[in-house]
Amino acid sequence: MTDPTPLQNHTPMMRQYFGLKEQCPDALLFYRMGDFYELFFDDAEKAARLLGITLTSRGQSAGQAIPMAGVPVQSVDGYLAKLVRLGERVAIGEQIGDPATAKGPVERAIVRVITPGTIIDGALLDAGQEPLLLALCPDGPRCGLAWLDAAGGRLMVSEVADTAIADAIARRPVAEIIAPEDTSLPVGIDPQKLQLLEKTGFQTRRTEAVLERYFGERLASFGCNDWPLALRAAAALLSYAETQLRSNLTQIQRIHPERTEEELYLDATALRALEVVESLQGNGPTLLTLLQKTQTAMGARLLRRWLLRPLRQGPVLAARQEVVAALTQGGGPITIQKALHGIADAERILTRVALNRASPRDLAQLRSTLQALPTLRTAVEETGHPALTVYQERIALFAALRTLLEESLVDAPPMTQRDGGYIHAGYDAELDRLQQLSQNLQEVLRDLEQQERQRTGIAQLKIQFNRVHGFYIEISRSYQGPIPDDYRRRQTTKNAERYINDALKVIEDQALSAESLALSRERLLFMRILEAAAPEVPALQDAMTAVAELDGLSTLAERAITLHWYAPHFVTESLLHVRDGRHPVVEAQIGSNFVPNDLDFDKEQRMLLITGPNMGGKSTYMRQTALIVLLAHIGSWVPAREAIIGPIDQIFTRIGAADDLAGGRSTFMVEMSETARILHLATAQSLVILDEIGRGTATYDGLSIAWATAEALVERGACTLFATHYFELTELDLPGLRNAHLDALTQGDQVVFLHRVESGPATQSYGLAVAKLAGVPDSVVRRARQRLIQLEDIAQQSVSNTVPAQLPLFQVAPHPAVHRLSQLEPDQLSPRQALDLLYTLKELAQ
Ligand SMILES: Nc1ncnc2c1ncn2[C@@H]1O[C@H](COP(=O)(O)OP(=O)(O)OP(=O)(O)O)[C@@H](O)[C@H]1O
Repeated sequence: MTDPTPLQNHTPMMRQYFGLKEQCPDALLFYRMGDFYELFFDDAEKAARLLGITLTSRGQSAGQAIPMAGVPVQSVDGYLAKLVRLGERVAIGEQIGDPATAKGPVERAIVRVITPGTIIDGALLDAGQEPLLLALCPDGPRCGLAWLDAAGGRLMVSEVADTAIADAIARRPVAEIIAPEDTSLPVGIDPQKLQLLEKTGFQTRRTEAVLERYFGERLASFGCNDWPLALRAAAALLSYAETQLRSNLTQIQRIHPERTEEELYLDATALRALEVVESLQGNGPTLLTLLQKTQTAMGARLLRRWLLRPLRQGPVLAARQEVVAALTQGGGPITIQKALHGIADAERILTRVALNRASPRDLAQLRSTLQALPTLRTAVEETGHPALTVYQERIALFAALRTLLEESLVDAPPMTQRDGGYIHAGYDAELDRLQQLSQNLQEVLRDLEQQERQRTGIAQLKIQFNRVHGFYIEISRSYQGPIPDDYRRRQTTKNAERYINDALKVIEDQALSAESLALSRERLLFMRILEAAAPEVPALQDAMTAVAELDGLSTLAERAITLHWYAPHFVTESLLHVRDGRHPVVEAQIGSNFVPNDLDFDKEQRMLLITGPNMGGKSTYMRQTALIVLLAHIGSWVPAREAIIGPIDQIFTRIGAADDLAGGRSTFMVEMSETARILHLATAQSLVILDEIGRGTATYDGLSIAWATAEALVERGACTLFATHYFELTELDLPGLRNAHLDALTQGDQVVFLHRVESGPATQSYGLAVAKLAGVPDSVVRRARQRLIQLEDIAQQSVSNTVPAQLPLFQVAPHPAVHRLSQLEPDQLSPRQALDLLYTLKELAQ
């Protein structure tokens, strides 16, 4: 705040406001006033700036005008969504008292605080995203981590070395982080996301009580008792989320431990470089967009989670593979995918049911989900495949709840409970009676109008009502006669006088109270439906997990069929064989022009040193290998006619150059830190992709670093794909290293890329041809060619003048004029072409 004036000088309402504001000093307080949420003082100024709403002022309190900005209650969701996206926290201060009976301001309370990591409202969440709340519990060299997907009802934990915290944070879409007060975040993590909390919330005594309350005896069965720090983080996370949501998190039923030894680990750098879920260009295609043919939002998010956390060989992966294989047979995925239509984002709806925050529309969507389940179960049954039997069992039908929802709710209920109209006629006799009363009103009014006309003899008399002025008897000014004694004036308009009498007042009271009684009756019935649904939530959550899996797996089967992918084979020997491998995303862009390539790593052969022209396809080839391996490890089929894959523990990449100016690291520094990380962490079971390392510094430095890195990795035995423009490296003679190159042809001045991986090193560099292709002006390319020849001469001389060179740095292609001569076919040339060529040769020789 904002306002140093002593509290007693303020109006009672402002005093109430300050009381609420004190409870949430770092959130924007939305203070409910009738049909608006108002913000005051600094909050008003900030909201006006962030939301583009008008900043006004409200009367005076303590002799000062109060800055104020407001948003209508009806459209609050859009504003909240925007603020939360900007990383703001918003406290909702609702009227909880009855304005009719309140002395002074109506009682208000903060009913919840919406923070970026604790959103559960459908309107504020993007269906495809999962904003997570992360808690860190560091202790010496270890750190416990817990992630909460509040809307999806999932809690995951892990425990890592303190050096791995940054990576653990960066691998997931974390919206908000909490940690004990003296924690400092690793470099590169946005400090705006961090909330530092009192240490006591992370201490064992406090955290044990929370875990006991949530899970009791079941805690031991989750398999994370050996991770005390992770459990402390989980408990701190639950307490924090409870405070924000002002509710127990009944949607959280268990803790999922995430062990790195079970997953094929891709660090944040690899996920980014391989464009798994995000494109380097912002909204370009990714592996996820290629796979995104799921039918439900739950399936879409699950597929994304699978991609972010692929699994090593093991029973879970084998089970997924078996289902995908089963679904690729017969009508397979199409029947399942059709049956998934009509299934809503029930996972999130169930969270709102558990927290008593579901809307009438939420329940209608739950109803259509339950209605779709029998068809889905039949579709699964009809596949007749034993691998799918388990899904028949997991998809329970919840017949009683379905009937309740069918009987109680109208077909298309409104978004909110505010104006009623969501309970089905015939479901509750009392509600029907009350609704009848207010609906019959027109008839009752017509009868009364008739009676009054007869009784008073005033033919122009009309009885009407509107929301503002209530019920009235209107007599036009054209009537000049006497007004009955029992008529009391209510309002004067231009053309008429409006009255009320006792008979009409009775009807008005009955109508208004019938309407409000009907509204409360509807609310009560709705609450009872929610109460009936709540105990089913855990079982419904399990069923929805099964539905999401079926969606994910049938999508993988559909993709396998449509994109002509094949089942990979896992083996226990240390090898990686790929026949006719393709890059799925590049292929989706260029179609059948894509040239498939093979790859062979085995016990003896562990490194492939790849040379070839720029644009030749080196990066594509290396990335496709990583993507094939990744796809295989989520249970998918792969874009390769054959893929035989031994155990792989991690995929590392060092691709391209990107500055990290915000983190204070230059391109070369980023490149070297990534290389250092690989050299520290890669094992004999890792797949390593190195694209041109050492290029960001002086030639000799870079070359030596690349050289030493290659040697170290060969020694380590990691399967390494190493692309380089340093031809000198092709002379490395190490056991396990093989040279390969991407093929290209020159036709005249033009270079044609064949995109085929061939054995042996490249024999030629095409840099100038590619520069020309890219539109570098001819004059500059010509000049570059002259310069190149001079440099090559100098290098050649220095080579012959010195000791036999270990690094024949510039001893490469023949002189361009000689090269050109060696290629020409004199018999094929017309006299005109021969003359042109002579001029070209002369130019090259200069
Ligand atoms: N196997 C292939 N079949 C067809 N087109 C391909 C193939 N591989 C690559 N390409 C095309 O060539 C373009 C360049 O490929 P890529 O980036 O892999 O080349 P590069 O050799 O790594 O180049 P640089 O050395 O400049 O980084 C791709 O964008 C793609 O359009």
